Amino acid sequence: MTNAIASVSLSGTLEEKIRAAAAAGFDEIEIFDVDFVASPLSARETRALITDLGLTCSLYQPFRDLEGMPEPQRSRAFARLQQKFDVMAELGCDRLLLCTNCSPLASGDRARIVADLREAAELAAGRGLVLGYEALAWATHVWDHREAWEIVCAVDHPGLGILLDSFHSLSRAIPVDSLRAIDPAKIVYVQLADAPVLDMNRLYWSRHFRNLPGQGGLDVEGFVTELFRIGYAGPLSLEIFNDRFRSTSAALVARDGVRSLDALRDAAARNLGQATSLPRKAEIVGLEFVEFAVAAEDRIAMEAMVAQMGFVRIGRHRAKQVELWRSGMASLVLNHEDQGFARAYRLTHGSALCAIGLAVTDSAAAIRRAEALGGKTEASDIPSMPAIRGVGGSLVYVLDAGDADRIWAEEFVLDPAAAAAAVTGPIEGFDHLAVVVHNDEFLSWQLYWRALFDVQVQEAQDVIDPNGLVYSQAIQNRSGTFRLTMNATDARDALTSRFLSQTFGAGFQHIAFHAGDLPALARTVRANGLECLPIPANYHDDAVARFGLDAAESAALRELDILIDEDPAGHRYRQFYSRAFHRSFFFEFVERSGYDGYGAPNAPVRLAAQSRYRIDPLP
Ligand SMILES: O=C(O)c1ccc(O)c(O)c1
Ligand SMILES: [Mg+2]
Repeated sequence: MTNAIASVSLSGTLEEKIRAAAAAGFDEIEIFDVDFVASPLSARETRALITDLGLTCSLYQPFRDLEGMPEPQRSRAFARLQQKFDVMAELGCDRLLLCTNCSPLASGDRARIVADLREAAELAAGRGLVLGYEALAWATHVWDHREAWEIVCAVDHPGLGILLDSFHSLSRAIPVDSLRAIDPAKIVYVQLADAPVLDMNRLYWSRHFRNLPGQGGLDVEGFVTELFRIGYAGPLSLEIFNDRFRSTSAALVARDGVRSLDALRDAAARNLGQATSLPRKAEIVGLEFVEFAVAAEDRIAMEAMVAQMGFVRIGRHRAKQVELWRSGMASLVLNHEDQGFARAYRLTHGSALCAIGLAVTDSAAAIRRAEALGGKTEASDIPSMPAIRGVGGSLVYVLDAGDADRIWAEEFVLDPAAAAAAVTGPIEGFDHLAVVVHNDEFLSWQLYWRALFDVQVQEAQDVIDPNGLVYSQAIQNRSGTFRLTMNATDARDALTSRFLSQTFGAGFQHIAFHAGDLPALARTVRANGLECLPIPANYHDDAVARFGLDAAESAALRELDILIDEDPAGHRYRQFYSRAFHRSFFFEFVERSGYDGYGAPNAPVRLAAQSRYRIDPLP
């Protein structure tokens, strides 16, 4: 059982790719032909570098357009093959990936294909090498691993086996149980890639959009489960052609690659009831609290804002400048400490949401899993809560469900009258969190949530900001008691990117609270003086017609700047927003009944409203 990565998956020179793979802890590397051909390192020097770093070179790839060619291309292909065998001998690599022929000149005649592959297998075996025949999803004739397997069986030579690649099989929607027909001893190698589910030309999809298992929508877990079922115990190798990976940090992609493979092995083993060394994915029961690092100069304004929302201070930390505020089930920790984590966070980001507290079913196991999958754990300002590093250096505290009250009582001096009043506060609880990340880290943070926690993703949405397109991905637990939207953009001037630059890095941009009667909540917080985001009349004129609103409801939405959405089953979502605190984070208030989304059709209206408050830099 070894973890491998193809050099094509990482940015940089061949040497940088090899170093990044070794540093991340891979056992093996596949050398991509073009990476080697373009490298100034000889095969011997490359081999020395690989072995010095504790890696092995497990595959050379790809070799193209061999079988079924007419002359003179056929002879040329066999000459090329011999030259690659020479390179492999010097590299110390004994497996060559031979992909199925994509040339328009290729013959589909099965007997010709089998004869050519037998000749190539004989040559390979003569040099102690083996060929792995990989069906490319866009090949001229052989684009299905089932057909590649038939051909490998027909060739029946120790110098040829099958090479499986999850992308080619899953992009062709070939049932994963077809892998059960394959003899694991004849599997030369396994390459894995996930991808977003897109309807496009397969070659383009494959060369630009592949991503790590756990970052896309293909059933890579089912694919590996079937391989384990038939007893395959060889290398699993990441072969990720991705435009972003080519330009982002090789160290980040390599580290995520190890996390992705380890989580995938764990999931596949669990599916078969096999032993696995990782604790299971942490089950999130709900969002227990969020913590703000508040600068001294922002303290009065911050306390005023949370009080306007109906929060009451229910406790003060026994030893620290930390307060606990609550409304309904939503707890806010306001951290004013001038040392420790929250201070460091606000020095970098300004007053900001610096941590979230998740109630999980087994916090100790959650921490062990995070550590085993490369997560960093941290000491927090609240001593009895262990924490995992999250976006922008924020913390994700994990605590056992039902344990929060004990921790609050131990560490805080609580005010029982205030706590009793908070129970009936106008905000009833948390609905969701919205986080903004750098576009280059969007997939990385998605993998973080999906590998460490038992969560699902919704289909990604494109959201229109007046200054650019924003990608938004919802991540939530099965019961909907934990919900997060992750947002990123390449547009330099969209609100999302302005948030990133103004707050120096990724972070939580807004919190949504829920209430059972949104107009009542809106009236309360307005009466308390909370400034809300104005929504234009054009929006409400459209909404009245779109949703067939009666006069009373229409008047309430207009008066209270409420936005509305409805799912196909008629479940409604209503939402309104606060103005931003010091041009940074803001609050959303929602009411949902059976509706599972986040009001995506309204997001352009909200972003346009927010952008009217932007202050343009001086010319
Ligand atoms: O896109 C390609 O050509 C290509 C090459 C080698 C592979 O292993 C593969 O899966 C795709
Ligand atoms: Mg491949």
